[in-house]
Amino acid sequence: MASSWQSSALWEGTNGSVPWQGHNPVVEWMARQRWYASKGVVPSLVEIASWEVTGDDEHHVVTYLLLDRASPSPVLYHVPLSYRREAREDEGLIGMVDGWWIHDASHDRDYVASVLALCASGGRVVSPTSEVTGVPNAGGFAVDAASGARRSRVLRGEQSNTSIVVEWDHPDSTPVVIKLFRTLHHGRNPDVELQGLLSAAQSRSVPRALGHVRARWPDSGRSDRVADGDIAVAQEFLRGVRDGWQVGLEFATRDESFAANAASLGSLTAEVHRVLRGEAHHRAADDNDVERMLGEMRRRLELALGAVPELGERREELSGVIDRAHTCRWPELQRVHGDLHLAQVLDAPGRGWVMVDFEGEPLRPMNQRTMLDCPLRDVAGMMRSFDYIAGSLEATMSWDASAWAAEARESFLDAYSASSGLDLRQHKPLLDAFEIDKALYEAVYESRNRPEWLVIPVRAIERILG
Ligand SMILES: Nc1ncnc2c1ncn2[C@@H]1O[C@H](COP(=O)(O)OP(=O)(O)O)[C@@H](O)[C@H]1O
Ligand SMILES: O=P(O)(O)O[C@H]1O[C@H](CO)[C@@H](O[C@H]2O[C@H](CO)[C@@H](O)[C@H](O)[C@H]2O)[C@H](O)[C@H]1O
Repeated sequence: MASSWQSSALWEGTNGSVPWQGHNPVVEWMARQRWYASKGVVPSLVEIASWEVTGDDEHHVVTYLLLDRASPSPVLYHVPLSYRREAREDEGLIGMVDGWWIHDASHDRDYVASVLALCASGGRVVSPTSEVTGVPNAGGFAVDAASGARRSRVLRGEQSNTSIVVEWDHPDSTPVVIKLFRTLHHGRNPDVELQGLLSAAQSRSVPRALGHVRARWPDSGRSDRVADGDIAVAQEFLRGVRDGWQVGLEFATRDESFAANAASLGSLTAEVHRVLRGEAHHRAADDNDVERMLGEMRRRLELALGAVPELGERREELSGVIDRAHTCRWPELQRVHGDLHLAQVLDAPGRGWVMVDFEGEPLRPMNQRTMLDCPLRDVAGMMRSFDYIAGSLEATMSWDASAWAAEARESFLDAYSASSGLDLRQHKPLLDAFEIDKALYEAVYESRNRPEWLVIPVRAIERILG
């Protein structure tokens, strides 16, 4: 929406505004972001909603919800921008339009303060196109959001979203990490929902939840023409953590056994599953559930065959692994992590392993990610991740860490079975199907995001098929 201080609309708007005709730096910047899903195309944006977060003569912060029509199925992006009269190189500078320097607002102190206040204390922001509500987490922890003494920084690294760490001057105050969901969907985001359930149950397996922000925006595809979804979440930031990928890689390159850590991760996964069974619905899998999940696996197989034609030669064998899962005994269905891998577990000093990022696989439709699921999906995710360490060492250093990975896998399976009471050895064919399914997902993911790593899941598929 073009407001009085901003004479040109940056994109096509619902109010018929004429978009900026010149070079649009925001579009180019978006196309380069890791969170931009349609790699290699120019975003074609329509503004669905916007609200002004803060503003004065020299500085405005506006959050935009932008629908990108450049991909086969449109994606709605969450894009907060700050406008300044002066450029600030260290504040996510994007470029200039119409006399205003535009920045990525995740680097903007006032923007971060407003999101933090919504998560910590609640509140509502209403605009002609949206309604935004802060929801503090009952039983979480408290921060003094009004205190101005804080620093914030955007986390670097490969992320599907954008995380901002807020630190306080007082050493006893709990630092916070705010995650801005970049791709928005109607309905609860499982990261908010599951992390909130675990945190409310006082589980030590996840960081404590502070709160979240949800929004309502126009959606012409829905019968009530309104969508309602989560746009940000905040939790305690654990200082000095190292993620399981970094730790595992170091152990593997030293050829040091990872068995004890893998056993702890098996117990952690069983514990998270146990709490989620207690806090959310669970039930026996019926024929419809099995058909639905196998149908999803077959669709993912087709997608992978399209993205990675070299897998075509193994089509029959891949289908066979999925078909065999039909006759297996399935464990009870429940809510699960959904994209469990070594970068989603953090080794926190004095606390041990904790699990983060319950959003599920970014390439999987959101309605599937919020359904009851099979706990073997998470087990298969970790199996693949130990194997990924070996695969990456093989690909980059021609180093054979297959025995290292095999020991870690066995150790994880034993500990999970012992802690959960679910004997995974009895479920081998079903676990094989989930592992193949995950490797096919990875092949699509790598072909889109890291083509140089495509070899890792492809070689793994060859190995699993024998
Ligand atoms: N509570 C936390 N404390 C410390 N670091 C965290 C915390 N949550 C996330 N991180 C770090 O941020 C990274 C990205 O977070 P994640 O939730 O996985 O984001 P995304 O959904 O964008 O992948 C994690 O791998 C971890 O290194
Ligand atoms: O962005 P997310 O963390 O939600 O997950 C996606 O990206 C992951 C890579 O960053 C990808 O994980 C794959 O690579 C990992 C090593 O970088 C490896 O540990 C995982 O086992 C492997 O699946 C994940 O699949 C994808 O959803």
